[in-house]
Amino acid sequence: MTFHIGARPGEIAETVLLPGDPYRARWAAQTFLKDAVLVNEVRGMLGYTGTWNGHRVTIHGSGMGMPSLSIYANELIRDYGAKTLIRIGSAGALPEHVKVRDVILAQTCSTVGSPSRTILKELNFAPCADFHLLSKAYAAAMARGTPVHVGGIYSSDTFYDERPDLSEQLLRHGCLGVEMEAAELYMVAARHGARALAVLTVSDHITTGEALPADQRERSFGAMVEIALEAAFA
Ligand SMILES: O=P(O)(O)O[C@H]1O[C@H](CO)[C@@H](O)[C@H]1O
Ligand SMILES: O=c1cc[nH]c(=O)[nH]1
Repeated sequence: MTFHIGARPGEIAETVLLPGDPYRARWAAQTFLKDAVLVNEVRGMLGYTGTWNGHRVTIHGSGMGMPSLSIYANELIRDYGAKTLIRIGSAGALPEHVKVRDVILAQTCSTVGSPSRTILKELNFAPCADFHLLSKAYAAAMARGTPVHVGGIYSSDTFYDERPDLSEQLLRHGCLGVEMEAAELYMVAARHGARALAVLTVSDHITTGEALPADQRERSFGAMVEIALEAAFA
């Protein structure tokens, strides 16, 4: 047990999928894993371990925002030995060619700040995805025929952003979408020698204003879960 995870030693798999929403963790575990068992519910942050195609997998909520994800990623890697961590999250799209329900594979993540900035100080470290996971996820998405985009995203500290100028600059620089956790996941994983990737489904469009309702954000993002699982074990 750790401060925030009640699982016993051995109950967390080496491969962990991390949705922000603990109910998405429950839905994904019940939908995609065999023999899924609840291994954590401290603070309502649900985590399940089961198998997918014979491989042990944990699906565990990360909460919203980089400080929350940082807690879970640190404990999963350092205390439970997680080696492959794949965020399965929702994101807002920026360019018009990226559509609602498309999948974004985050090759790099820009930030204004993150918990890891306190360690990196003046260094503008460039958080990037594990290349093997990224290339396998891309191949899995192409094989399924899922519309997929690979490139830079922005990991924000604010959902209710009041900086339209920032969105303009991100768009100008080819940024595909906005979410709130991937950069810190990449930095924590890099620090501890683990592999990380963020597979994101576009839940809303920052430029056009289109948006999916909450129940669909919780339960309808199956393609990204399967892409993440296929990438993890390819
Ligand atoms: O759907 P999840 O994985 O939580 O991801 C996105 O949704 C939340 C904001 O609504 C933030 O956590 C953001 O990163
Ligand atoms: O962080 C997020 C997630 C989904 N949509 C957004 O606009 N921002």
